[in-house]
Amino acid sequence: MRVGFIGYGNMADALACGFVSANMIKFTDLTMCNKSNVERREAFAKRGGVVAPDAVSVAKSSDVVFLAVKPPYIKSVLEEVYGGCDADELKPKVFVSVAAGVTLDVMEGVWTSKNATPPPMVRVMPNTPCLVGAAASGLCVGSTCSDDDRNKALALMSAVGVCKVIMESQMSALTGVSGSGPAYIFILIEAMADGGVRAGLPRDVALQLAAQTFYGAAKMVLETGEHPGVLKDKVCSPGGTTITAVHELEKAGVRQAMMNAVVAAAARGDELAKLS
Ligand SMILES: NC(=O)C1=CN([C@@H]2O[C@H](COP(=O)(O)OP(=O)(O)OC[C@H]3O[C@@H](n4cnc5c(N)ncnc54)[C@H](OP(=O)(O)O)[C@@H]3O)[C@@H](O)[C@H]2O)C=CC1
Ligand SMILES: O=C(O)[C@@H]1CCC=N1
Repeated sequence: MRVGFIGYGNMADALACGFVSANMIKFTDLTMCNKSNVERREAFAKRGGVVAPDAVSVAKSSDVVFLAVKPPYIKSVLEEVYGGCDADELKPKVFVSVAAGVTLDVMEGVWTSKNATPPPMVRVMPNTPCLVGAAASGLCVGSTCSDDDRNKALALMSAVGVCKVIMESQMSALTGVSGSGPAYIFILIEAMADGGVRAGLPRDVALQLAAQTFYGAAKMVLETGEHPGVLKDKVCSPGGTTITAVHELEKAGVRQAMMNAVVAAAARGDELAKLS
């Protein structure tokens, strides 16, 4: 299977390196194009990947074609593909957009507005931990996508983490939780490490312990199946250190802040959908 990337920035690189680390493909099976970043192209070619001149070349030479440009450019790169490839050539391929907010209807509209049948399309919302095999992704499929087509995308995304098949109407909510989510957690890890430094730990020790604490707590939620509230209660000794810290977090409105963050990201996803 050859995998292509139209647009090769942070997300595409995390996906490509994740697929290779998971042994789903070899780097030599990858093709990419970007707009102008020569350093990215050189690094990609150095690892054995094929650097293509444009979106049409990526589409022609790949079985699964990731669309990994910013949301406002999805439609224009698909217009390029429509203009440069005939329908029969595209039918056996699967186009996988990772763009926030751009609906399947908008992507398929590039073909349907010209009375043409769109190629199989999938919308995925991945997150950057796919780089280390720990993605939390969701996908939904377009009107011409067969089970085989969907399974190709699902196999790739499942190789680099967890991938849920969801309804397209849930895609913005998923973006608010897991697509954008790593950024919230990186901030919290950094803040927890800062607290450790303030309390007297060396920076490297504080950072490693903060990250490991997030990792361990997440692993416990996933592996014990216990409600996070129950697990939290088991850490809080009466009159102890933890409940004293939890009181500070509650005073600062940390739950409300996290819920608001997720809802704001989801709302922005819906706004982007209207703009595309
Ligand atoms: N970053 C993340 O954590 C996540 C991102 N996404 C989605 O992934 C997509 C990409 O985001 P991200 O990787 O962060 O963005 P980047 O800005 O890092 O990457 C965008 C890429 O698109 C390229 N590009 C722009 N215009 C064209 C064009 N006309 N033809 C070919 N390539 C083009 C850029 O080229 P050049 O570098 O040369 O300018 C760059 O390689 C977005 O749609 C975003 O919504 C989804 C989930 C998570
Ligand atoms: O910030 C963004 O818009 C993209 C989509 C999800 C994560 N990054």
